[in-house]
Amino acid sequence: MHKKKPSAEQKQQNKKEDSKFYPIILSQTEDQKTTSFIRGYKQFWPFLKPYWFMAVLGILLTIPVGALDAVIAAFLKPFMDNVMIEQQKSFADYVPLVIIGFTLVQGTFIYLSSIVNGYVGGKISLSIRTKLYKKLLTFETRFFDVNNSGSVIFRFFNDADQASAGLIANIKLFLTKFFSSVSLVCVLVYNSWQLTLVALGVLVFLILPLRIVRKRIKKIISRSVVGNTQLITLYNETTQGNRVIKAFGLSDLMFRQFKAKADFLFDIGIKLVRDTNWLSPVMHLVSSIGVAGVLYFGVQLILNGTITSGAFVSFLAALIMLYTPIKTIGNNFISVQQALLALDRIYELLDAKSFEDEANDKDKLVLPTIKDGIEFKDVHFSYTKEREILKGISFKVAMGKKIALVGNSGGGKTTVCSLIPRLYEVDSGSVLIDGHDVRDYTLDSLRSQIAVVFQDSFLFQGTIRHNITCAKPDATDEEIHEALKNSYLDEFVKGLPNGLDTVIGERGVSLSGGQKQRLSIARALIRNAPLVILDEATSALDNKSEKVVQKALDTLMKGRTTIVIAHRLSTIRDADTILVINDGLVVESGTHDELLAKNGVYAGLYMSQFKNKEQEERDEAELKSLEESMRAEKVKA
Ligand SMILES: Nc1ncnc2c1ncn2[C@@H]1O[C@H](COP(=O)(O)OP(=O)(O)OP(=O)(O)O)[C@@H](O)[C@H]1O
Repeated sequence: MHKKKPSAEQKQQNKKEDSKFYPIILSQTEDQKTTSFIRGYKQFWPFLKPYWFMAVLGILLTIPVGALDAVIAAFLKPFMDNVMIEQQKSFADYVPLVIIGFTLVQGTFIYLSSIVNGYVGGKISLSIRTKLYKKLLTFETRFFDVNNSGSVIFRFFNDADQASAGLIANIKLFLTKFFSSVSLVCVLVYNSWQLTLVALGVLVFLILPLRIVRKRIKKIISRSVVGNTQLITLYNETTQGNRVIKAFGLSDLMFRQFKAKADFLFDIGIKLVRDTNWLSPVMHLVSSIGVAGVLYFGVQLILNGTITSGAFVSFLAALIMLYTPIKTIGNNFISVQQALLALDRIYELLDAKSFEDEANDKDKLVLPTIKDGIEFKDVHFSYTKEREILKGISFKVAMGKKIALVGNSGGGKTTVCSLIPRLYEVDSGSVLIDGHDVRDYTLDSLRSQIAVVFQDSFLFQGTIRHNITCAKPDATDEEIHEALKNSYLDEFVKGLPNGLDTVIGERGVSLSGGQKQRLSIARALIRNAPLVILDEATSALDNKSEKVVQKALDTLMKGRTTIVIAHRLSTIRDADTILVINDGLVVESGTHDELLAKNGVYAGLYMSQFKNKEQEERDEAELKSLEESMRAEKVKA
């Protein structure tokens, strides 16, 4: 059965609905617009504008570079007529000198123009890259959920250079060739307008091949972008997941995945060559037809005395010079098309909407400090349109109180916490702080009031000091040591040869799981924020360290509003309110004692953990006594 195609209006509507869920998906390339030179250069202009003076200088320098080509061709006419035919020896002496002189001047201009163009190109690339990185920082969390690291790295790293280098090189090439072509055409017309018509007439045959290639290139390049991003993601996974790869013996699997992706890219590369590189031989053919036509008609014109032999040779030399860039136009055309597509992709990113855009922060309230507390009012939320995660969550946290979120795995506890610093926007309902919706506050002021210890305790490449001070750049060494002491890391750091300045590797790879978690607690401590969110902050710790860190967390929580997600219920018995969140709903709430008395979901959870613990302790005791009796038996024997 045939599926009915959606109408344009329907598509627009779907796009609108989708844009809430997927701000922008980098691997979707089928919607790319056509590459038009005019639109491309219009898009390029804002980046070029600040450097227009240098760009014009670069252009002025290219005029003589191009025009000097014609001088050599033009000199052939007097040379042929005066030296070869009239046998004037004196003329022959200075012509070679003049040609060398011109070439020296041309070389100097080429050098100067490359310096100027290199500067302009570099500056433009820098400003595109800076703008893109600023934009990347404003993308909301959802953007990073739906785009893999490869697409982000490829699009943000590669496209700036490709667009600026391709378009600058193209402008330079175009202008040099343009001025050289104009002057060469002058030489052609000067020598014979009839032959000029023949020589230029054949160029109309170039239009169709160029059009065909332009269409094909667009499709192939879009697929190659996707292939490249997949490969970069694989490289990322290979470095970041190298322990899992080794421990699970996944090298073969990874290699097969790599091979498939690399082969795909190879096939695309070959397809690009196959589908576009026929342009060069076609250009050769067209130019040969031009030369053949000129030779054929030129002889007639010489024979009937319309032009001299000198004029004919000069014409032929100018024509060959004019045709040379046309023969290589295929390669330039491909690189320009790539640059135009890269520019399209850049604009797609720059134009993408994000609620974190600074511009949206105008007219917003500044949250100086949280005074009253937080309230969730009938909050609904979904990551994808297929599944609602929070189905109407409501609760209140008064200032200075500790609230614990417990419940089934995947029930939505982390999601609830992500909505407070506005990592995501609610679908409906509201998250209020001091009576105002979090959307009414500037993001900076809102987030400065919150310290979060995430489940995965992400650490930056760099030193221990850097990982702490990133939360408070003006922190003194004393404050840093205080934070380390309170997170029970001070002894460990003191024992390191470089102390605070020890480099901990990417994602803190040289630290143990517990040390990573304690370092992220130290980072939260130094922030000294009135609201603390602890998303299973002690999950990577053993029983003993957990107790130690729990004490540190108690200091951190004192006098602050705290939201704690915990699986080990023993750690949150003292919470002012415990919310049991199952499948996106608050199914129970109250203090530990109230909930136990209720004998509901929480009581069930608690008892099962308690029983498990008791059982564990009993098993351990039994094992110990067994070991002891075996030892005693051995001694007896
Ligand atoms: N970025 C995301 N994109 C899509 N779905 C997500 C995303 N993050 C979480 N989910 C889904 O949302 C649901 C709630 O996840 P959440 O992390 O909030 O649960 P949780 O209660 O904190 O679980 P746990 O106790 O296991 O950490 C899960 O079903 C999860 O699959």
